[in-house]
Amino acid sequence: MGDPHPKLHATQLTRTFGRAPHQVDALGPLELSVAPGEFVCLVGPSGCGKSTLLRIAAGLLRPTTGTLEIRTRSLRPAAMIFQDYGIYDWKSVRANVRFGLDIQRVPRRTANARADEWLTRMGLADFAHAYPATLSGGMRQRVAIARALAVEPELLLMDEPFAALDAQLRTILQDELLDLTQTLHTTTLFITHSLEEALVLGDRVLVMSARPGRIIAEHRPPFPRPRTGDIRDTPEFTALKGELWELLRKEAVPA
Ligand SMILES: Nc1ncnc2c1ncn2[C@@H]1O[C@H](COP(=O)(O)OP(=O)(O)OP(=O)(O)O)[C@@H](O)[C@H]1O
Repeated sequence: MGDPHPKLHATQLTRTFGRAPHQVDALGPLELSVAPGEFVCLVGPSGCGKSTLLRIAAGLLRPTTGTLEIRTRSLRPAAMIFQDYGIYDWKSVRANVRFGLDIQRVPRRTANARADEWLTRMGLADFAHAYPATLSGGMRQRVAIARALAVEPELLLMDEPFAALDAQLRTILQDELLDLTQTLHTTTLFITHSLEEALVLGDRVLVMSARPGRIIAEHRPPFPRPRTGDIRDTPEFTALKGELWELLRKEAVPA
């Protein structure tokens, strides 16, 4: 907070769905700033409006009141990664990774080269010509990450990207994402149900209240960067996880 030029800035943001008497107050009022290069994780009870916030940030949904501004300097402002991968089954792996570059009208040869670079980085070089249906869940999610990062977005929006994966794969992809974002300094807003994931990845962890979601706590995990997944084994990590869990539990099961 307090950055004079945040990459993302939301003020008095609210979103309701439907009309009275069936109106659902899904979100806010909510204030949020994400500084350039910052990795912010949002955790909160189910249905508190996390996806709604991310969809507003991605321009897929309008706020009911308030504003959410994204300040970018290029034509490739934001990329979004969902938990269900969002990749196209009828396109080859390479064409999926190239997708955003094609939209930006990057010349084919350059786009193929950049896609191949990302496939190599994500351990998928041998699968460039395969179709997503033949890949495992973890590989499909790597394709989605490669596709989002290939456009070098100024802002990466991730909605529970690893939720559908088993625990081991999830840990591996968390570590890969940690490595990538620390190298690229991509500004990231990341939604998760997993406190562990939030503490490993985040510069800041924001805890949301039950619906309508507001930010009720902010933690800065005290683990210096560059960090690795080994911080999971430290006593500080366990203590902070316990502290945040207490907060979340109160929200998930209101007194
Ligand atoms: N298009 C919609 N129409 C009506 N209600 C909606 C719509 N989208 C979301 N909601 C409601 O808004 C609330 C917030 O939903 P949202 O999906 O943002 O929560 P969430 O925190 O992402 O949930 P989860 O953690 O379970 O994925 C929920 O009560 C949901 O039912």
